[in-house]
Amino acid sequence: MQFEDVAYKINIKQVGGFLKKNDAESQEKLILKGITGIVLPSEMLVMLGPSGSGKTTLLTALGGRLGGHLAGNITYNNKPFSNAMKSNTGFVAQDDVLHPHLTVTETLVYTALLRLPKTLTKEQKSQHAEAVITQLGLSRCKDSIIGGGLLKGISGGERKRVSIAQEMMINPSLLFLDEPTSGLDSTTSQRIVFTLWELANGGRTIVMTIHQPSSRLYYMFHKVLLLSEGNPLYFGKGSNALDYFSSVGFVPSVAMNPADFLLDLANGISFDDSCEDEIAIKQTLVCSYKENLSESVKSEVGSDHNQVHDSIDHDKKLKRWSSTWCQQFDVLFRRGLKERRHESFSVLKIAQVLLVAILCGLLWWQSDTSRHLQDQLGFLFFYCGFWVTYPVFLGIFTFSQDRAMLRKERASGMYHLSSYFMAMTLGDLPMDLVLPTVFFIITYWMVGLNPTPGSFFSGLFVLLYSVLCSKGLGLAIGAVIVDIESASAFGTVLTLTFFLPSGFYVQNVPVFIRWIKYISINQYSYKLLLLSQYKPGETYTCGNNKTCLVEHFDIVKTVGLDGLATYVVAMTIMLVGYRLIAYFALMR
Ligand SMILES: Nc1ncnc2c1ncn2[C@@H]1O[C@H](COP(=O)(O)OP(=O)(O)OP(=O)(O)O)[C@@H](O)[C@H]1O
Repeated sequence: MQFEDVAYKINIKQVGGFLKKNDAESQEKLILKGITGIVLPSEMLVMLGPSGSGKTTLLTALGGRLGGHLAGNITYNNKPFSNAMKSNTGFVAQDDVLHPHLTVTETLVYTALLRLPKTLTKEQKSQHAEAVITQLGLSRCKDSIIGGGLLKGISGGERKRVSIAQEMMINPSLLFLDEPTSGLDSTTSQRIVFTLWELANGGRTIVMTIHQPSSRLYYMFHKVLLLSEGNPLYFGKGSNALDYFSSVGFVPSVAMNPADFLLDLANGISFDDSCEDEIAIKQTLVCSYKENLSESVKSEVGSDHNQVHDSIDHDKKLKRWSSTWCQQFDVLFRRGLKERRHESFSVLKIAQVLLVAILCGLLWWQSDTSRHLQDQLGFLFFYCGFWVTYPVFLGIFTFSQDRAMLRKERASGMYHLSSYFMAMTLGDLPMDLVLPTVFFIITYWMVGLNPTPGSFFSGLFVLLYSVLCSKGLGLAIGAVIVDIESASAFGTVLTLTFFLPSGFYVQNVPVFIRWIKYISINQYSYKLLLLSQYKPGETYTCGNNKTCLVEHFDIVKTVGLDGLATYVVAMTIMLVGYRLIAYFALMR
């Protein structure tokens, strides 16, 4: 891999003072200022530099995962990065994004099933996962769950090794790692770097960032790139770095870890007696690089342009997807069920739904249409409110948990977005449908609603349909609004607004605002529930012992009954439409 004059800038918005006219001014910030280098198979390149020097940005750019204003030339075996290359490149991000409820083996077997070529059988893929578990020393914890947050699982070092193992699964010729040792003790760090060193010796190219390697680690790196505020200060063999800096006048005063010395220099700290300030020292080092190293690095890159290296996978024809859509769907569906089984039927969720069902049953105990019609109308109103609001919030939170995983796996080209979306939608169905069904059965008999099978099943159908519709709305909100707090606030406002046109609050709705009823899932499901319980054309006793038709219930009169077909069509459009919005929002 070669990279020449890589520069990257971003536009940052500067928020101005309280009374300024132009509150938001856009300003350009240069993050990478022309970085050049080359790394060959069997080499391990490490990027060193203080926090904020641009290591992660450069690594992301080299790994083909950085959008925006990227200038310069990055080639892999003389070819630019392509989508097909994703399946031959491993990228281990700084944060480990893993499913907390899966075991180490499950995690890696699912990765193998998704990432290994379709020419291998399931058994061969599982065996490959087992081999990687052994290779990365994870055998001891292979049956333990990953854990995370309050859920106790494997240790931080083991988690990092699982992340590396996921990328190792595809036997990548090029492996990028962002801070693979951060937060780990020195022995574990050493073990991880040693594993990477072995991988490099096996013919792979390893590129990584690291914060503060010990001297033992430092001497394992074949090449070092030192960065300071986006500028290169050194590129070359790690063992030559001290000689280079002493040749430009910077010598460590005491014997010290070379990595510490380089980091001090990148921070503008030198150990000689000169009284230069930090900015001046950094400036001197940047100029020294340009004068002494820049040309030789560029010529090294140039001389390599026409050579195509025989990486271990050179003969492998790169394919965009390693498995078919159906295989991806199958694996994602089974993985989703396993990962979500804990949250789907959690004791808290079941208990709260049962509690509300029993409370409703007691409050509306055996209300009949001859004496308590108004009460029943109120109950149906509550029904819709509860089973519209609850699924909306379940939907909003779905992507807050999955988004990081989706981003990571999609960046590696593991599956189609459509196979994920379908697997997630179908995998969630049991929870989406079972709890409202249980709620409906309990309350239906306790409240004493219309006992005919037709009324029961049509009522249940309406309830489940509106639950699916509301879940779709929640998914759309959660996918469009990334910030979970803003998404929840928006969901609250929207579901409360849905209550307005349901006929309970205002009966004399002006004509020009009557359209609002068409956006409210509540009013659709409410009308359909009414139709499932009371037959149009039949008389019922409502307020002040008057008898009236369903069409004349106060609550219905205000917005009118449009007929069954209208409601079913409208809800179907919402059910599909909201999911399409969510799907396209996730594509961004
Ligand atoms: N989207 C962004 N908006 C604003 N600043 C950004 C953005 N991306 C990167 N930066 C800035 O670019 C600089 C380099 O960031 P980068 O994450 O590459 O540094 P780093 O060397 O990896 O730091 P660390 O070691 O702390 O991870 C930082 O000053 C950071 O604040």
